[in-house]
Amino acid sequence: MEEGAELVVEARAPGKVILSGEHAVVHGTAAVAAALGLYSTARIRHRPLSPGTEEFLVLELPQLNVHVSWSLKMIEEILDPPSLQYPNPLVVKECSDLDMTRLGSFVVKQLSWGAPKGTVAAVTTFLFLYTSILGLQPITVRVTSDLPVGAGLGSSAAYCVCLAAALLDLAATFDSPTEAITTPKEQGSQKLADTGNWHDVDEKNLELVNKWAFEGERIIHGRPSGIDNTVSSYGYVVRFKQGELMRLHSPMPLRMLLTNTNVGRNTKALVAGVGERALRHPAAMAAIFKAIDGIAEEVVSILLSPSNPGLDSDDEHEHKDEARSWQQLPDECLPKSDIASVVRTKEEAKLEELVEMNQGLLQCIGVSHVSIEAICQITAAFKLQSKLTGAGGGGCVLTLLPKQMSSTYVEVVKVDLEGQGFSCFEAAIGGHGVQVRQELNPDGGDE
Ligand SMILES: Nc1ncnc2c1ncn2[C@@H]1O[C@H](COP(=O)(O)OP(=O)(O)O)[C@@H](O)[C@H]1O
Ligand SMILES: C[C@@](O)(CCOP(=O)(O)O)CC(=O)O
Ligand SMILES: [Mg+2]
Repeated sequence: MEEGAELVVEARAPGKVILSGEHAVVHGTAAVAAALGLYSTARIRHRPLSPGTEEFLVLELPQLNVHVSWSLKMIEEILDPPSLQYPNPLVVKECSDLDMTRLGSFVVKQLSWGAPKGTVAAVTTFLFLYTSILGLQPITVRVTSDLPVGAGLGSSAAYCVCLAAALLDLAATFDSPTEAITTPKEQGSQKLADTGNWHDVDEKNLELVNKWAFEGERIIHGRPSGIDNTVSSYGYVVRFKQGELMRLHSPMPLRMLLTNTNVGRNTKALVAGVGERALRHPAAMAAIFKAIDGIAEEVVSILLSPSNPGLDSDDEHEHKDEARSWQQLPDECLPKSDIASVVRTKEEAKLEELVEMNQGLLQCIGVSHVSIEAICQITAAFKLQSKLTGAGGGGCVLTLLPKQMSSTYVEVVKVDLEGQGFSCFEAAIGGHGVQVRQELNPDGGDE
């Protein structure tokens, strides 16, 4: 790379929804999750400097109000020199307790007094991935996200996956033993368009990205199952059990409404709380985990059922009638029962029942919240089933929407939920996983 030129590497990784099996999956049972069409993006800029110029590492995390800049000399002095001198992107290592303490106390001193634990964890995770994958290189890193942070949609995993992928792609450019994970070099000079030039990551490198991201999740979560980083890396819909991934090529279109309780919570504390309850009541909790496992496995078989998707022709007529009658009614006359009677396929009805059961069991293990229960009650009045997704304790709730439910009806449900102060959104479900792109600016960047 010529002096003065700037290389920009970007990676984006999706958030996720867990359809079934959160928390229990940490204890070895099956869970089903799908990628969400909302992304976290890591953008790394690297510009070689003339010899003798002081080099810096800059980290910007605008969602956490973090903007820090360190001279590389300072990082080299404070952190463990041997591991910094020999970063190896191909050998995934754990962040040892010693490294965690060393990095953590460095970060606490660097951030403003009283920085939240989540902010300390995010910066510590970054420094671990940076030093282990890339070593001391002068770069500017900025991570942005469409995802709400700490709301159960896997922002922590998306953060780790996009960082790991961008660092690995850059490491490959620095003549390391890795191959560039996606981006053909000759395409490096193309201008990054907001929507274009993204490359999928090949299978071998996906595994590497996923393993590094898992080590990052361990710093943020304490005891992650690995489902979030796996679905963020691989995308689509997955069944996950004891570290094993099964991709589900489901013919069933998944449609759901997501509602944010806007109640903040922290996955690490919730996972630890479930672990403690399991220690206090081992037999009862094991039975609940087993029941959740059964639910997740049934969800898998419904999603894979060949009789999916669709309605027979009578059902379609019924749907058209429903839409027509709604056109004729003024808003205030739309009875809840009209929405409740929207037709479902057999599979949809089964999934709804499983969602209801899963939510009941999540309440039993202590991760529901009054705001979550309120959402479940509001949607139940429309005969729609909801459950928390992710760690619970607040965060987001998913509501299954029958395929035949008109968007006008969905708006009616949203009005009730938003009237109680919740925020609703629909997002694409089951899209691609992590992607990478590069750009070379021969005259340097202008940022
Ligand atoms: N865009 C981001 N920038 C910086 N840190 C992030 C970002 N997204 C997630 N994180 C990290 O993940 C933590 C939230 O993770 P978690 O409690 O697991 O909730 P969730 O994964 O459901 O959003 C944050 O406190 C922070 O450490
Ligand atoms: C509760 C859990 O099952 C999912 C946590 O998801 P999130 O961080 O709340 O998005 C934990 C895990 O599987 O690692
Ligand atoms: Mg998380």
